[in-house]
Amino acid sequence: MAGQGFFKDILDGDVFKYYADGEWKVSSSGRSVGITNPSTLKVQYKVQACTQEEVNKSVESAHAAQKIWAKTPLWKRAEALHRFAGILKDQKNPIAEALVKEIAKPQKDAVTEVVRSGDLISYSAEEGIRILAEGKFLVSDSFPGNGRNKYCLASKIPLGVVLAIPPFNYPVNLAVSKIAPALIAGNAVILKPPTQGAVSALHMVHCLHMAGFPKGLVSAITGKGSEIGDLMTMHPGINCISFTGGDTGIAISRKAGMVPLQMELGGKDCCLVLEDADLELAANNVIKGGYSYSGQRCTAVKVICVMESVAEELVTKIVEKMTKLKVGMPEDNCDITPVVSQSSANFIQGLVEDAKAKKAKFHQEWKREGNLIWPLLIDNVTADMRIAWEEPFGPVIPVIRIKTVEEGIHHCNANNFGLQGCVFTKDINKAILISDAMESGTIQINAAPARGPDHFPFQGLRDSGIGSQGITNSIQMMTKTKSTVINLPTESYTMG
Ligand SMILES: NC(=O)C1=CN([C@@H]2O[C@H](COP(=O)(O)OP(=O)(O)OC[C@H]3O[C@@H](n4cnc5c(N)ncnc54)[C@H](OP(=O)(O)O)[C@@H]3O)[C@@H](O)[C@H]2O)C=CC1
Ligand SMILES: O=C(O)[C@H](O)COP(=O)(O)O
Repeated sequence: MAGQGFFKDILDGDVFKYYADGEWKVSSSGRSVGITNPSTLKVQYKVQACTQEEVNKSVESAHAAQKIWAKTPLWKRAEALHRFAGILKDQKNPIAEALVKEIAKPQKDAVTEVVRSGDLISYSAEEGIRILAEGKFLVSDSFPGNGRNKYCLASKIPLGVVLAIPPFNYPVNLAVSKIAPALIAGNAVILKPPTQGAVSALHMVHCLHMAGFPKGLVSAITGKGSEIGDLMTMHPGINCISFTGGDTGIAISRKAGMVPLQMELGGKDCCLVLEDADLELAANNVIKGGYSYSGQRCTAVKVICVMESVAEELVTKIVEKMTKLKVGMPEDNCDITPVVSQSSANFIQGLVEDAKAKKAKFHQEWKREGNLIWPLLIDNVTADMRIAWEEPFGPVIPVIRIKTVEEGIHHCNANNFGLQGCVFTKDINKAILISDAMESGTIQINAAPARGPDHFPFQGLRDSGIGSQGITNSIQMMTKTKSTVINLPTESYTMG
């Protein structure tokens, strides 16, 4: 049960506490935020609605703790992260239960998210030791007009306080994908968990607490993003914002001050299927890459552009495999579970109704019970339909039949997103040329889009993001460069 046993300190009555100054606390607001279970549509958990004062205090404490942490040897920072990773993996089951209840993530996927997060933390620790141990040594005479009388020592130093804002669909993994790189780089972290996903995130933070980090180094401030989000993203004490989510990120980018931004936003990941594709492979990847977690992944297949000569065969294979998808509750490890909220389900329904009104071909009947939406493959989609362009974040995939590869590339590049895409073909040369032409952060060849494994660079172009995630790139972007120049009295050349 959430908030029991190992986690008993994080619950106050029926409201989960927030975490600051190394302690679990009750907000002075006296208010809480309910978290609705997407499966039951009933309030499952409550978290504190923190105040502006509590935000300010946590930022202040973070700066104080960061000064101590920045003077902690790299190997000690890594040791603390390894402890954190071990505790997290030991506690995978109760954390997975919270994921099941608050975001309807299938049980098996929930456990996988926690274990994957532990691995991400450990990898960050080791990668940080390697890349942060190296600086740069420059001599002046490499620039015209200079003799060798200046040595420059350049090193990577922490930014200060990193604001980490993950989305609902990976509230543990996309939190630690920000927290672990930030910490190994010597920063402090303020975590603003997604409201739906907050309890899973707070359980993860308790594992961090038990690993023994300096008090105040990490805080977890709960409350609706719409209420306290701007307070945090525009706070003068924040030195970096790492955000994953939807269009909210674009708004934040416009409001944030002079701070480095790491933005991972939405996607309309295009699956391009060529005439020589292995159609069985393509169909299997559409099923796994398009419908897992009910399509609520930024990297899900969001539109299929298939050459019309093979379209019928591909669609037949996909439709047949869709009949094997289990639809139901996350506790039963179903493949298709309720989407995260009624508003999300309504949005998806709107896209489907628009496609229907514009004469798209449906291979299944539309069916919805509460937030549970049965998977759909919507065929003969045309550019006038919303679903050709918008991100459903649900178990519905449009199929556009194309006459030329260029049509598919054009469709991929014509929307504002540029997260990921994939191409199925046996011709690797053609695949490389198509990958080069598709204006997305990552193109998968003969597999569905995916962020993992978590050490791969992961970036969105255009409205899909700013900067790059993936462990190494996250560590790099959560540091800045400091130069120390030694001025010698005369030129000096080290002799052999
Ligand atoms: N590129 C990627 O890796 C990913 C992209 N996404 C995209 O995110 C969307 C779905 O995720 P979802 O969580 O709903 O995204 P949202 O953008 O609604 O929320 C993301 C996070 O931002 C917080 N937030 C909301 N308003 C503000 C604000 N004004 N200031 C600061 N923070 C705020 C939310 O808190 P609260 O919950 O309290 O509102 C949540 O923690 C989809 O578009 C999906 O494509 C999702 C996952 C990964
Ligand atoms: O936010 C998301 O949807 C994740 O970045 C997807 O991660 P995955 O592709 O590894 O499931």
